[in-house]
Amino acid sequence: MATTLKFWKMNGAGNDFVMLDNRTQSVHIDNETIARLCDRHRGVGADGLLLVEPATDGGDFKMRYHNADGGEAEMCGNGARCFARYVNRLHEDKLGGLKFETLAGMISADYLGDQVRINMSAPHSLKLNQTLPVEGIELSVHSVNTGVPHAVVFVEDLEHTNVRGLGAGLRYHTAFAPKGTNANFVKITGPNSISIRTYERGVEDETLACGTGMVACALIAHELHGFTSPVSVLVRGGDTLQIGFQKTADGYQNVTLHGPADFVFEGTVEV
Ligand SMILES: N[C@@H](CCC[C@H](N)C(=O)O)C(=O)O
Repeated sequence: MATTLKFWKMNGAGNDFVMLDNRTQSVHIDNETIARLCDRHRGVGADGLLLVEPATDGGDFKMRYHNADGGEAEMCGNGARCFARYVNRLHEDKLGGLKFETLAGMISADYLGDQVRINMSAPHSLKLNQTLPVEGIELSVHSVNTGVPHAVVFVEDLEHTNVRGLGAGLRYHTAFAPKGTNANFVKITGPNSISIRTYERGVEDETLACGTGMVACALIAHELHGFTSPVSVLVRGGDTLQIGFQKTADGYQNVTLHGPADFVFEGTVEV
């Protein structure tokens, strides 16, 4: 028998999501159904789907994230900002802030008007200057896990970079097996500003923005080019977001991502 689900469609800088309230744990959907809901022709259409669930480990809530292909991922930066605004709407916009559990650790969020700033879990697995052959080109590739894995490549001509081809090449490169990676292409545009394009794992295409990717690029721009916090990041969808961080002897702390989180429409769908 079909179940009717109420959802909100949201986007964070053009990275778009189906939002479901599963606080009562009554929503049971498998990965195939999630992929169908995210399908742009046969479903609602989205880069991913987020579920609000009850906390089990000290947070106010738990965020679960699935990519458009249905697979679950540990974290989504743009999704986390949308999650924070969506949860606030479920509480009649009375929350001053919140902390929520993800598979990548605890995230906290502050509301700044219509925008949301999240404080992310500590990045790890930073690797600089790996030379990898991709599509017949020797690329200088950097990588870091900012909740999910990211490869970062600096380019001169971002507009004409083959994001799909090189992105897919990196995503499935043996260097990142078995889980694969997201892939970001970055152009330096000023002393603390970059423009980026991202190929997302689980969407298997370029998206208009990727929050954890922006953070990865900003941190690697700090490592290699001396960028200081905050770093401004212009994304494919045209928005500019701010990345904050502090680097101490113990590594990166207070890594923040500040940007839009917008409601688009609400609806119901049968699954
Ligand atoms: N769009 C996201 C990242 C979502 C997860 C990613 N596609 C993966 O599988 O690692 C973001 O805004 O961070």
